[in-house]
Amino acid sequence: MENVDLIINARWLVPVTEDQTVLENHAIIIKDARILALLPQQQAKQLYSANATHDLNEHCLIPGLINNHAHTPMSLFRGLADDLPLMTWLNDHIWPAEKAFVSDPFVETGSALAIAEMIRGGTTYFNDMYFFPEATARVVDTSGLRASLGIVVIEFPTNWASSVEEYLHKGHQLHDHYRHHPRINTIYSPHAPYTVADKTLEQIITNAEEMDMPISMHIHETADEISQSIAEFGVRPLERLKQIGLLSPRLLGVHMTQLNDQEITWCAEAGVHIAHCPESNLKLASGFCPVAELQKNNVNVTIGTDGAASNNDLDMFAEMRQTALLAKAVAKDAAAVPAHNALEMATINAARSLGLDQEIGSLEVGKQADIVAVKLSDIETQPVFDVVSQLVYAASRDKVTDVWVAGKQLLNSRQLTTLNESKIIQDAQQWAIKIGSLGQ
Ligand SMILES: CSC[C@H]1O[C@@H](n2cnc3c(O)ncnc32)[C@H](O)[C@@H]1O
Ligand SMILES: [Zn+2]
Repeated sequence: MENVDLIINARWLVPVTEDQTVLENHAIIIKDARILALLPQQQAKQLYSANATHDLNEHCLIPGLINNHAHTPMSLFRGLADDLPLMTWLNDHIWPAEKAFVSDPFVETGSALAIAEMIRGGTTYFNDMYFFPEATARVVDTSGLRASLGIVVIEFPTNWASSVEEYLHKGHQLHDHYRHHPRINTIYSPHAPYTVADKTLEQIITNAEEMDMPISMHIHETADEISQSIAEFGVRPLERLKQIGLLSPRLLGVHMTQLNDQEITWCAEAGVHIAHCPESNLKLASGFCPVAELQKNNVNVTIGTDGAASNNDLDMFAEMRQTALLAKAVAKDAAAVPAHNALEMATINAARSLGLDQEIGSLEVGKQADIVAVKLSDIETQPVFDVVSQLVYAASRDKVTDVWVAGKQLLNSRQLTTLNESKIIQDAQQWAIKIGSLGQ
């Protein structure tokens, strides 16, 4: 009998593989942070002994969810400026608030608040774009979560950096510092076509190719962005980015609500990935990403929350449901984005977009043990005819009971194991007093 670190017995297990299998009464065996085996519980009992065993016989196990676009420290601005369109929200509220408050301690507290929220909602990886990423990195390190942290660039001075050179220099310092970290990656994150110049984008493309890194950018978020680009450059943003050479499998285009047929073809031909942010797009009335049309053209579409100031939560269960529902309305097709597809978008598709699909994004032998347990025996999720349908259309994040990353338990019966919940709430409330007092 082989001794392993952990055995989790579960009523259902959805590995998120191409065959769309759902396993019943199986065990997942974990050793040295990875999945060693998936097999029927009876067989597992005969073959393995474990240092710890969990019996989750009312639960479904899924791969950890990947939030593929976030600004985690903005959790401290949750509810600060609601019901506004993007550019009013940014110019008149968010950028002034960032100028007044964003600092290393702000980012540390905001990241902790966001990471605690994400763990409690079954997210095990997030792709972040924000200032002072070294403060976010410290929280990622102590929390046990995984993340891609942005090497952010925006063509105006902020509290974080005052020139393109300084943004890149600080981002590269972050990259060097964490290059061997098992759970922290970096990603070039130029803000948007309307805030980053051609020359800077060309430099980022060269760097990303040399360092074999992905690039994430807000693109075609609103109709105003398109008309502004036509007025300034004579072309729509995506055509400008195509001319610069940005369209490639390295690129993760965030939002992409304004896409014509020609642009969908360009994305497909270049292998561009997309981070769809349904709730942020709805709240800012930005537009609708043509998810079903993109998928028909074999474009890889993933899901993100955006920041908590434009959402106003970091709830990947809600985003999966919105993705499935909105896609049907936009495509006028009830068969668009069925439940398993929404779950793929929040897991394996996102892993693929970041070049991490050999490591995370599904529950398969050899992959990292990033696992989420969802309780399906409560009133709200009964009866269970189709477990994946239940996860996407009926369950919510508060049904997440346990979360493991690299085999380490970060949530145990809804209790955080690596973060101090009451301190995070206290710190966030202290920041709210400061932020609120400026607004009065
Ligand atoms: C360069 S750090 C990130 C920068 O982006 C701002 N931001 C947050 N949400 C959005 C969005 O939906 N579109 C564009 N920009 C956004 C954030 O406030 C930071 O300044
Ligand atoms: Zn964003």
